[in-house]
Amino acid sequence: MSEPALEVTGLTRSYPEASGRRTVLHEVDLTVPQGSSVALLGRSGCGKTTLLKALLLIDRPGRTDTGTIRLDGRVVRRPRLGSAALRPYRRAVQCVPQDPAAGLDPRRDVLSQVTGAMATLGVPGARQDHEATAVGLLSALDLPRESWRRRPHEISGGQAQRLAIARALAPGPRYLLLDEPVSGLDPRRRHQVLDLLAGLVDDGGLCVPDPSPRPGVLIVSHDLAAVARVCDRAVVMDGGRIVEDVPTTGLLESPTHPTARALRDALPRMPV
Ligand SMILES: Nc1ncnc2c1ncn2[C@@H]1O[C@H](COP(=O)(O)OP(=O)(O)OP(=O)(O)O)[C@@H](O)[C@H]1O
Repeated sequence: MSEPALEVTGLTRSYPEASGRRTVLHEVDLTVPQGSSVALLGRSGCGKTTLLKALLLIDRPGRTDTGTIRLDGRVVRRPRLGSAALRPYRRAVQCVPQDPAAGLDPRRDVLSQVTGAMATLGVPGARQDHEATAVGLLSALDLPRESWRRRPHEISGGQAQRLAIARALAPGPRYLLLDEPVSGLDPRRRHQVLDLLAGLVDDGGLCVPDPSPRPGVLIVSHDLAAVARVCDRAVVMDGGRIVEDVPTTGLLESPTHPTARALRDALPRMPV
């Protein structure tokens, strides 16, 4: 049996435009093995978020769109009716969106954003168990206790970002997809979140329940310096195609595609 992984093969996606449909993903193949950490890099508009949306089954493929998504070797089929059928997939594959505040429920406070996500997804355990998990994650992500009863509009953008990470980790996902997870953070928070993600990748830190298998992590970013700390593999996209898929060290030392070279060359140079 092949190792557990989240994978897409032959993924094509297009959007309608005045003269027909514009294809933004061309026959994309990508595998994220459980326990691995993959950076998805590329210029703005190259199709990274579109790929993420397809993996999350939140896009609406057109009739000509193609591709297969597999979760741990099994082909994922979109259920026709209701979101309940998607629950097992949602529990297994969680996401931290690019705009974390947009994914939060404006009526719920910080603590119940996390417990509510667990209840909605049918995570086993009583309310107190869910609360204990939420408290553990919020504390580990450095969200101060006085913020736990606030609603999303009463916390800062950085706090919303960390809350979104806690909420995504609470159901104990086997795969975690993060869209630009540190772009809105100040340098100190940025280091903190990158350290947390590195801990998640290295030793399963913050995994719920603990101990549990390390999740597969896919981080979408423009920023090679940030993801190089966390990810052992780097996938570079250009114009809706994957143009490089190498160990991160390979991308830092000898990028081959011009887009990959541009990412490497944009890194700040340390004076000798
Ligand atoms: N709903 C949509 N309708 C039409 N075109 C879209 C839609 N969503 C995205 N696109 C187009 O698809 C292309 C890929 O967009 P996508 O958001 O995947 O890029 P990205 O690599 O994530 O960019 P960024 O790094 O700026 O977030 C872009 O040209 C974008 O304009």
